[in-house]
Amino acid sequence: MSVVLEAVNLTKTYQQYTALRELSLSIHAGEIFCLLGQNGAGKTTTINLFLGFLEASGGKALIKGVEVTPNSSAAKQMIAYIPEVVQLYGNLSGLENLDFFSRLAGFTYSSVALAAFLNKAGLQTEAHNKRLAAYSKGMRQKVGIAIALSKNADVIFMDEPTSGLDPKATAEFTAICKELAADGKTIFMATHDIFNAVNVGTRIGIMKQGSLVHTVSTSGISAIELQQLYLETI
Ligand SMILES: Nc1ncnc2c1ncn2[C@@H]1O[C@H](COP(=O)(O)OP(=O)(O)OP(=O)(O)O)[C@@H](O)[C@H]1O
Repeated sequence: MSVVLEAVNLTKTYQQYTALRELSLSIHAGEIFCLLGQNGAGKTTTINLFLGFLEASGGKALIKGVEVTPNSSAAKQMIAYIPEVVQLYGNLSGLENLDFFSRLAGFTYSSVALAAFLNKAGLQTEAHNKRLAAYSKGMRQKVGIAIALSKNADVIFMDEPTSGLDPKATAEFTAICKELAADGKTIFMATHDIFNAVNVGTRIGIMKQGSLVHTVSTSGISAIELQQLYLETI
């Protein structure tokens, strides 16, 4: 399988402080990589470097072999980002938000095609034309996923995607992520949710103080074992 995301000695420093220290990592198409670590471990910094929101102090981040820099539109076209709280227009419907944001990214779709993206992201048809202000966090997240799909992003970055989701919404989210990965999308998420990480992830990384200390496959580890490893690491 092809490498989609790569970090090579990726480093971010703020004056004397090292937020990310020489991260080297390769992630393949169809993987769901979950990054765990305490507050301040460097998870968001890693995502922000891949997104080109931050400039690396050393090393590089690559998307499908294209180096990410704050000005690299070629790399940015291949990725989408779903923040912890998806920022959408409350007075527009899910369908209208999707139409607006996909146009902003340069894509124009028919309403049938827009509805298909929302369905693929798991948003029930009866919600498509309701105002966003009435959506739950899980529903907003589904619009975020639909936007990522409409942009034809190969890689979807997510920050704390299950925080604040109830168990049913978390289960729906997990199922959607697995479907996207089966379609060849690559997902990279920062999370504190060890149990969901084992459930949804193909591989887990554990960070401590800016360093990636462990990467483990979820096929050989239970949630209890991962929790044990996490607690021993941090
Ligand atoms: N602009 C900045 N200037 C100085 N230090 C910063 C800056 N941005 C982040 N940091 C520091 O870098 C470290 C890593 O932060 P980061 O947000 O990546 O952690 P995190 O693992 O995502 O934490 P959380 O789980 O709380 O989201 C933290 O100690 C943070 O205070």
